[in-house]
Amino acid sequence: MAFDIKICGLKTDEALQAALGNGASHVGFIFFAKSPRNVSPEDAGRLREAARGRAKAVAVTVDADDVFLDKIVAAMAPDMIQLHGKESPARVAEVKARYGLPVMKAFSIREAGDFEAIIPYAGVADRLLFDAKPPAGSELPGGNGVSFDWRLLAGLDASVDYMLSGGLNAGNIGDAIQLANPPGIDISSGVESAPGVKDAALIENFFRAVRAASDRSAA
Ligand SMILES: O=C(O)c1ccccc1NCC(=O)[C@H](O)[C@H](O)COP(=O)(O)O
Repeated sequence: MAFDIKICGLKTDEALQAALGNGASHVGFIFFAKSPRNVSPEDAGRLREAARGRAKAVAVTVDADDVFLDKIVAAMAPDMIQLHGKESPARVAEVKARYGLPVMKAFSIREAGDFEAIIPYAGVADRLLFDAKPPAGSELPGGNGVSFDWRLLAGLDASVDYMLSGGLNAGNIGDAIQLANPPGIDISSGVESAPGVKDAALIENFFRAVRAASDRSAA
């Protein structure tokens, strides 16, 4: 595949194997107590061992302090840290320097003006992740299964390295690829049978749809 694929919110060996077996480039582990995908650093450490050398293990955190990040990094040695809260550019730089790891900073998108928020992170974050703004009342900054208008990505400088996320699934990934041709895609609830419950068949279907869309865009 010409782009990266991150399966996020993994909690079980079965789901991890489905992601790896289908060719995920990144596997994400959520450290956020309110999420149905929350895992302990110890469980993530055990799971990430199976991914070593096959996919990058991403630790997903929300405004985590150094004490919690120290614990996560010690327990699972992630390949990348995803900051999915309101972390400032200075905090992103601090996290990068403290752990010597690449950082992916998430941004909530609803309208074109939301992309202005990325400007101060240029040269600081290693990669960006564009997710939809959470619906009113949601306690989760991500993993809400809602999309933003992918046509907004057309206005983005081609040099911006990002992952597209938010409400992707086997039914809409073809349109997303056709409209945005993103350098990476990220999915969580679209491959779940219930909140936090990954489904191996849905993961496989998703990869099948991605491959079909890639073949169409290459033709
Ligand atoms: O997925 C969560 O529960 C979550 C909780 C707190 C912060 C981030 C979270 N997810 C981050 C991701 O990278 C998700 O894959 C992304 O938001 C897309 O989710 P979905 O719309 O369900 O595909």
